[in-house]
Amino acid sequence: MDFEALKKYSALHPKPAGLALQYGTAGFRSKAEQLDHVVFRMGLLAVLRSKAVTATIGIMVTASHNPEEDNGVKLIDPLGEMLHPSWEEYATQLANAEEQELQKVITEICQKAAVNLHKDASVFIGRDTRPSSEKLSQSVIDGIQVLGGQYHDYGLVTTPQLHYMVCCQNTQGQYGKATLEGYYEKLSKAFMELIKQSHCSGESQRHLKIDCANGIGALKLSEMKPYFPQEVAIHIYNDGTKEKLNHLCGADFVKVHQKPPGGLDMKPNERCCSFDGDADRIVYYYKDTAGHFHLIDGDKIATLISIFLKEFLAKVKQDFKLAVVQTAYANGNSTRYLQDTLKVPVHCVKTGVKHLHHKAQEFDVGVYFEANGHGTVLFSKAAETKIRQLVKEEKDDEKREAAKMLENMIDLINQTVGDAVSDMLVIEAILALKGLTVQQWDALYTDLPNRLLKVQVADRRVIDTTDAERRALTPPGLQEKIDALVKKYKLSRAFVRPSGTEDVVRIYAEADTQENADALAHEVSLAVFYLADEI
Ligand SMILES: CC(=O)N[C@H]1[C@@H](OP(=O)(O)O)O[C@H](CO)[C@@H](O)[C@@H]1O
Ligand SMILES: [Mg+2]
Repeated sequence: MDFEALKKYSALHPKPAGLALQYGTAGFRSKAEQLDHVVFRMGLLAVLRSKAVTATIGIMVTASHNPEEDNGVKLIDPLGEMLHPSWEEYATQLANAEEQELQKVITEICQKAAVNLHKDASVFIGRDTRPSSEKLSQSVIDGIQVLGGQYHDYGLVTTPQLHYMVCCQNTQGQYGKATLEGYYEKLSKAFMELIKQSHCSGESQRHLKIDCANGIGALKLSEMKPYFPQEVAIHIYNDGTKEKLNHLCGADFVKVHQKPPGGLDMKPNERCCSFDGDADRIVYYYKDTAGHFHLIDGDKIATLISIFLKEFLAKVKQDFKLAVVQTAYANGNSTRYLQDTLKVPVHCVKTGVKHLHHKAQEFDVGVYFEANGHGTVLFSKAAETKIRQLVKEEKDDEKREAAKMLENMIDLINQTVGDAVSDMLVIEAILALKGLTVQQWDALYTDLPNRLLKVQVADRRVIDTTDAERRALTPPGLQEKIDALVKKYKLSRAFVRPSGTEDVVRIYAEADTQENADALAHEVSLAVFYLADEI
């Protein structure tokens, strides 16, 4: 390793003194001007990771749903998964190393992770539409080059597109072609195969209004449009030409505020959806004739997909194990509906896609969604192989047709990570195939009224949790207080946890009425405020 060159280049990307950041729920996130040294060093780390696993690694510059002034960076592992947790720690150490320690920290990582520096390294880079992203991705390239890695810069792509590219590359094309064209072709072909079999898509059923959060989703959807036949009537709003990224729009805004985004005029009963800033999340919604807003979040998306998969998995008669993975933020009524009505097992894990993804890998078919709309479906290798084999060899028509349906679903779903574009197509296909309107989908169950709040405390790390974040271990007395508050209301539940992406503590509450959910969330936030700051 050329430590002289490293020293020289690192000096061009200096770390602000005293700044310490952590590789959180979704990589590093901060104000863009604080991140130059971090992205340079993540370029270095991506090279080391690539050498360690002898595969292409991805690196995405984005801060997803955060304000436009923020930015962030996350690494993508060989099969398109999130970076392995053991390396998150290395990422934090490297990002926080003072200039003079850099060489030592890199050497330590190489020793601990048995990195063979003589191996080749290959890194795929992508970025979102933030004004700061282009310069930051140049700094990533500096980091990669100083350690002699090869790179391919995909430029503007959605986060899930980059995950897809990495997976394609490392499976030697088995997952698809590692180009944008390959992505569009794979998804549009599977989608068209699926909707061929739908009988009931009237003119009004085909229209979908999409709020793209003024982000990358708008660009990529426009690029994809020519791949669809004209009947697919997609209308793009908040395309980034007029307003700021994520400002009063996007999936996170709609979910948190439980109201429609700005910039999208919604007529009664029209099916609409919102992507987030890097297009890895999606939520649906509509306004009824009385003007009431109805949110269809990740839980209801998981439910719709599960209904569909359960039906077709039963038809192929293979005894595949289907399960749904949620987090504590899942609406209580979604969990009840899935378990009690649909009879699908549900598992609860910690917040963050990596935890959901990991759990979902345990099943033949694992559906995972965060309530905020980030999720996908994973098929085990064995299940996928069997389904493809049935399509080719099964003599029984009904079974073979069902297998074909599942095979197209497998190809339409981005199994590497939640993907707003792919999820949207999955949902549109299911609605068309089942002849469901957005209202019928919404009516599967009624969400319990809920409220998500955040409070700022001196140090959010004083809150430690257990039981998939549903109970607080510290500060002392907090859980007892929450238990007492929860008892005051019907059908109630509340929990708190430190955010992994913002300097806040998140509070979630649900109860029988909106007033009660609001009151409970407010009371719990006061308890957090007093008890956390007393330490
Ligand atoms: C309540 C909530 O929506 N939390 C989000 C948010 O994480 P926090 O750790 O809560 O800040 O951002 C994550 C990354 O996008 C996402 O995975 C997660 O679901
Ligand atoms: Mg996102």
